[in-house]
Amino acid sequence: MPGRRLQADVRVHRAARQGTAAFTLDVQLDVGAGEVLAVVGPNGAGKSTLLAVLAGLLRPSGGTVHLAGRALTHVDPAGRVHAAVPPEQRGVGLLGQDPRLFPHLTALENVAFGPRARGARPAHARADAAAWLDAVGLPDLAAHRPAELSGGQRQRVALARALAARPHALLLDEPVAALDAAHAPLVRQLLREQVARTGTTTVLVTHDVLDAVVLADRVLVLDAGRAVHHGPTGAVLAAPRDPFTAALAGVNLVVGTGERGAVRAADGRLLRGTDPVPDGVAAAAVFAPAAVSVHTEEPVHASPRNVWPTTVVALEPRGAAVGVRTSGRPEVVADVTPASVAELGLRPGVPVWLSVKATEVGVHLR
Ligand SMILES: Nc1ncnc2c1ncn2[C@@H]1O[C@H](COP(=O)(O)OP(=O)(O)OP(=O)(O)O)[C@@H](O)[C@H]1O
Repeated sequence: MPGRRLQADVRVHRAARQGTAAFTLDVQLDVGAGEVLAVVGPNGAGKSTLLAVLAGLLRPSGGTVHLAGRALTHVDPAGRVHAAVPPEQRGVGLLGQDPRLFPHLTALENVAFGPRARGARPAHARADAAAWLDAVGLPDLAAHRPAELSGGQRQRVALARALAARPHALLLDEPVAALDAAHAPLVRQLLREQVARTGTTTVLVTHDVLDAVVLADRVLVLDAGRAVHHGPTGAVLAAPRDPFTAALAGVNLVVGTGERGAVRAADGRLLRGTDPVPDGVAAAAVFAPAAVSVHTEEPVHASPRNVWPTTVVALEPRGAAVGVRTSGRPEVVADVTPASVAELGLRPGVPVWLSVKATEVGVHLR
C-alpha cells in the first residue's frame, strides 16, 4: 500500500535521577510501506521508549514522526511542539505482550471496538469483526469472553482488534514473549500472514531471534539509545557486529584489531579466519558454537586452527546439544553432545582447550 511510510528522527533525554543514570535516545528510522522493521537490543537500550514515541504515548525532547505523509509528532530543537497527534488519532495500532482486552466484552465485541470507534454502524462493525476473527482462525470463539480463552487465543483476538482498526502502522512490543512454546509459533505465523496480507507497515521490538527472522525485512540494533547496526535481517544476523546481535543470532563473536592477518581479541587471543585482516583495522570474527571443539588436553592438528586454553563457566541446554560456555573476553560457547559432556567430564571450573578451524571463522571488518 503506497504512502504508509513511517519515518522518525527522535531524541529523548532523561536526566540522571536517584539510582538511575542519565539516558539519551537518538535514533532515526525509515520503514517503507508494508515493510517490517525489527528493533532489537539489550535491556535498557531504549526500544520501549522509541515505541512509546511512535505511539504518541511519550513526547520526545526533540524530533519528528511522520506516517503516511502526516506529521504526528514534531518538537523543534528549542522544545516547541508543532505537532502532537494523540495516540488514538495517529492511525497506529499497538500490540504488546499483554493483550489488554476488555474483560467484560466478548471476543467479537472487543474486535468490533475499532470499527465502531471509526464510526461504523453496529451491524457493519460486527460483520467486520467476525471476518477478522475468521482471519486469525477463531471464528468459533466469537461469543467467548477473554477469561474463557487461552493466552494464545487472547493474543490472536488482540491482533484482530488492532488490525480491524485499519492502522497505517502496527507497533509490536514482544508480541509472543508471554506465550508458551505451543502457542508462540502459531501467533508468530499469523502475525506474518496478516501483516503481509494487509500490507501494514510494522515496527517490532523483540528479544527473540525467531521473531526477527520470521517477521522482519530489516533489523535495527539499538544499544544505549543509539543505532549500532542496521540492515536486511539476514545480513545483520549473518554478520553481527555487536555482542548482543551475535548472542541473538546464536553465534560467537570476537571483536578486536587486525594483527598478523588475524583478529587480536581483548583478552589477547588471536583468531585467524577465512580472510586476512589488515594490521590495526577493527574487525570481528564470527563462528558457530557447533564449529568449536572441546578437548581436555592441548590438541595437535595438521590443518590451520585456532586453539586456546580456557575454563568451563556454565553448561546450557541448546536444543539437542549442550552449550559449553567458556571464560574469556568475550565468552565463547561450544556446542557438544550430552555424551561428550559425560565423556570429557565437563562441568563449571574444569580447564579445557578449544579449537576452531580457520575455515569456520568468518571475518568482518567494522
Ligand atoms: N518512565 C520512565 N522514567 C524514567 N526512566 C525510564 C522510564 N522508562 C524507561 N526509562 C529508562 O530509559 C532507558 C531506556 O529504557 P527502555 O525501557 O526504553 O529500554 P528497552 O530497550 O525497552 O529495555 P527492555 O528490553 O528492558 O524493555 C533505561 O535506562 C530506563 O531505565
